Amino acid sequence: MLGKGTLCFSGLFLTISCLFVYRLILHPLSRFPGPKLAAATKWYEFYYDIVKSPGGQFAKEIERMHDQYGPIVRINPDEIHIRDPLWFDTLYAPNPTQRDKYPPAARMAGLPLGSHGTVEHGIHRKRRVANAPLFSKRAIISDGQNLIQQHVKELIGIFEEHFTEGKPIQLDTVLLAFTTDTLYHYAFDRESGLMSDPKAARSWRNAMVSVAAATPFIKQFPWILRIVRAFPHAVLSYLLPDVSRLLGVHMTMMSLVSEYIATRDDRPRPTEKELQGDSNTKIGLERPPTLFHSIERSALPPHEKSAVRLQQEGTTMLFAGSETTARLLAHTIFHLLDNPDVVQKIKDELLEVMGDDKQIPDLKILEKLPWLTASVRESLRLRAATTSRLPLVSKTTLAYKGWVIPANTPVSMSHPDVLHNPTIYPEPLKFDPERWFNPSEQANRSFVAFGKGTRMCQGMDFAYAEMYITLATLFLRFDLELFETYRGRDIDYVRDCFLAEASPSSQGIRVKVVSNSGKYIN
Ligand code: HEM
Repeated sequence: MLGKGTLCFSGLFLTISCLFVYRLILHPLSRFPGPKLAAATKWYEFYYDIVKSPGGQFAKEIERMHDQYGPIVRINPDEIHIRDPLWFDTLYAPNPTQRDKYPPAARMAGLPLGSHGTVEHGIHRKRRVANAPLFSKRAIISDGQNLIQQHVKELIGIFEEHFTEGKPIQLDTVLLAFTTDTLYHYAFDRESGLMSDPKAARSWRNAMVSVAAATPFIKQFPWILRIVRAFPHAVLSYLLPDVSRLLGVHMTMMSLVSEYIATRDDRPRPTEKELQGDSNTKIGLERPPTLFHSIERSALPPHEKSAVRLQQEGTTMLFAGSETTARLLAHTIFHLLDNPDVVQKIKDELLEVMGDDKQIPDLKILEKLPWLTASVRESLRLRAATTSRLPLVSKTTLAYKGWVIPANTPVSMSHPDVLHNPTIYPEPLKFDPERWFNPSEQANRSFVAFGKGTRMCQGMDFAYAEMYITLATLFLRFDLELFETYRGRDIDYVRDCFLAEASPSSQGIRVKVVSNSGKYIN
């Protein structure tokens, strides 16, 4: 007689064997190239992202798969990945092409009600439209740049303080405090006060490091966030400090929403004409004071304006818009200091447009400066900030070369495959701003640092404004040098935690102020 244990084990063995046979032989993706083990089980991905040191290694394993199997690969039982820059515009096509986000990818940040976490194409469009008035170029030119300058002045104060004390500046922390303060002010009309509180700034930085560390894990088990939310905060911070810090950010945003709801002005809703931004009506032109007002004034139905929806959109914005730009700024400063001739060219072109004026020029002028523009663009290309593949789902079949990808299959591509393609960008890992002086049409089309299509970055113009104004001011005002910062250890991408992460042994990006001109912005 067989024991119960043996029966259970045999049953399990049979079920798993049937599943493997289905996935490898009968599944609609069974003919696509790729490793059999990856096609059979998602534990393959788990191994590379969680077990293999230093974590977040599946993105690199996908590269290896392409080297072996070609441009189209089945990377797990359900998903196809394509490495071909010429196909990027097909997958990440603009509206009206309909693309849903693959639900496991959408759930990754635990914010399914925020625009970035929205699965369905139609709902995503409406949520984006509701946020748009805050992030329009016009709003950034009229309000954003003054506000950014205001916070850059504070940043100058921090640089001066470090100069006086002869201490290196930890750019990762200081610039994150700067981008968070600025975004808080712009999107929520509140002070987060991180730049004036170094301890709080370090703690926020640690929260971001924790979020990055937790990301590969949450990517594998997105349901974990729902379960841990039920834990008391004290228990959670003891058991899972990284996840607890992440949920702490969600809670802080909920307090902002509660404050907003308690004090909001319950004026009648604007008319349809006003909502559509008619040029003769005020509401369409006015920048809403906060993201919450922007959503409230939109044509979204009432359930889309609930407290939890506002909280999730607000948290999405905070995550999407603070660490990304801070990191980009820090990386650009690194590459510029590593190439002092480019710094000199940026200073020369700035001084030329300024003449006798002692103020940093308007954003519209900065955006026309060739060396500053090329350096920002080159840094964005080289950094390829989003290293995770970005899976979308098409409701109709997709064709790639001779392959027909069945409808509803998650298909992904990865930004570094495009931004570091050696045919489009020769010597792709070299910081070479000059490549943007006379770029090929393909080089321009393949500049996907902010994504493309319907899911493209919504804060791109805000990020550009922060980068232009900050870099111009810092390099005119100060002479800087790198402090114990090395490309291999502190800059290059080693782990994929949605964003590119450097080696765990990195000490961060640090600089010292060598001299302070005391000029330009007082
Ligand atoms: C240099 C800085 C930045 C880079 C490189 C960057 C890059 C990106 C990329 C690649 C995506 C697409 C991600 C995906 O498809 O999953 C994205 C989405 C997004 N970004 Fe950014 N971003 C930056 C700064 C910002 C800023 C400053 C904000 C807000 C103020 C912002 C807000 C967003 C939002 C809301 C989304 C989601 C868009 C959607 O799904 O509709 N980003 N960003």
